[in-house]
Amino acid sequence: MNAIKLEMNNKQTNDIICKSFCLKNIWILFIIILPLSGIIIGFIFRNDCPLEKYIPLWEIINGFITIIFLLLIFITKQFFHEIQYRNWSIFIIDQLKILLIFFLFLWFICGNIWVYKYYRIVKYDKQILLSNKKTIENFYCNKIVYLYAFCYLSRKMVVTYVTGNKNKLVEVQAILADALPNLRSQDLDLPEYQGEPEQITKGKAILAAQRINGPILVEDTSLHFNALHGLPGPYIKWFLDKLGHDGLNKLLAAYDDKTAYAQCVFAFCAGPSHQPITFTGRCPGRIVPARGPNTFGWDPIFQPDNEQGQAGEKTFAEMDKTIKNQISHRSRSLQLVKDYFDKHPEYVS
Ligand SMILES: O=c1nc[nH]c2c1ncn2[C@H]1C[C@H](O)[C@@H](COP(=O)(O)OP(=O)(O)OP(=O)(O)O)O1
Ligand SMILES: [Mg+2]
Repeated sequence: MNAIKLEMNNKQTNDIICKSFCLKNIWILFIIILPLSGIIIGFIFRNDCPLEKYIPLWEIINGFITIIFLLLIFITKQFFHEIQYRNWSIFIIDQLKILLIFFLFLWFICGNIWVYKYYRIVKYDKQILLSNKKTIENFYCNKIVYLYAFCYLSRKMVVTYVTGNKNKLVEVQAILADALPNLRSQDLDLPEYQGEPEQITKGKAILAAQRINGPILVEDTSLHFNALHGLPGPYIKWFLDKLGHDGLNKLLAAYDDKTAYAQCVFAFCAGPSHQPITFTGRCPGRIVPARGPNTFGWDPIFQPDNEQGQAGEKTFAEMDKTIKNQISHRSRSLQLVKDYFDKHPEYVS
């Protein structure tokens, strides 16, 4: 009787251990599905992509190596965590993993070349091309094969910073260099909307995401004079263009209060069907007669406050660029953008 009870207890414990082991490791199944489907698709349609016959081969090899790599991670996690780290098998597995990463990296580059080379000309409909064998070889690839490879390679999305202003671009690249190394830029002529800065930037973001058809960053910069209740604000571009530095100073001639703040609203939009998210950064200061090189917008007439909130010494134009990039309206709003990307690593490959 006791023996039967003991056996049942053992069986129950085994069941529980097995269940928790299975649940704990179910992630491996989900991760393996993607490369596994690559092997299956590549194998089934191995002769169905005359446009680039290496694409099915790429999928098969990529699938195999990725699965081996994942299994090695799984094995080290599951079975080797208690063994001393000088153990030879761990050492060999680690070396193997490095080798596989290296291979996958090179293979990824090959895949990009083979797939993106044709993305403008690829045709999926064999029937239309059938009349001419040469056209099939030049244009046809099975839709599943091509789109699988295309989507697999494009999983990590590249963010495009859309602006028509080169000076802004230089600053954004300097500030975001380590946080978003794969930031691309594009010069698009976006409309200058009217309204509150946030709404203006959101409008720009929606349009840019539609035109780029992918994740984008845009920004709108405004300069607000406190004596004028925040004007010119987002219309500073036109005021600067028509009045110049001197004219902007004259706008405040009738007021004692020369204080102002520079504001930058960044918007990130993950794609055409997404809502933009905004990040606002401000830098307080005052409007002064122009000092320093006239290379970027209203930099010579804006003198940012120091840390104590009192008048600083230099205008943005007189400052070293690295100092401006530490305290500016742009760097403050980009700090919020960085925090956002820290939480969304899928945009930072
Ligand atoms: O840090 C800055 N320091 C000095 N001047 C600046 C700064 N940042 C923008 N600016 C100028 C450029 C433009 O005259 C206006 C903002 O207009 P804003 O629409 O945001 O820029 P934009 O039309 O030149 O480029 P975009 O294609 O990104 O809209 O303030
Ligand atoms: Mg603009």
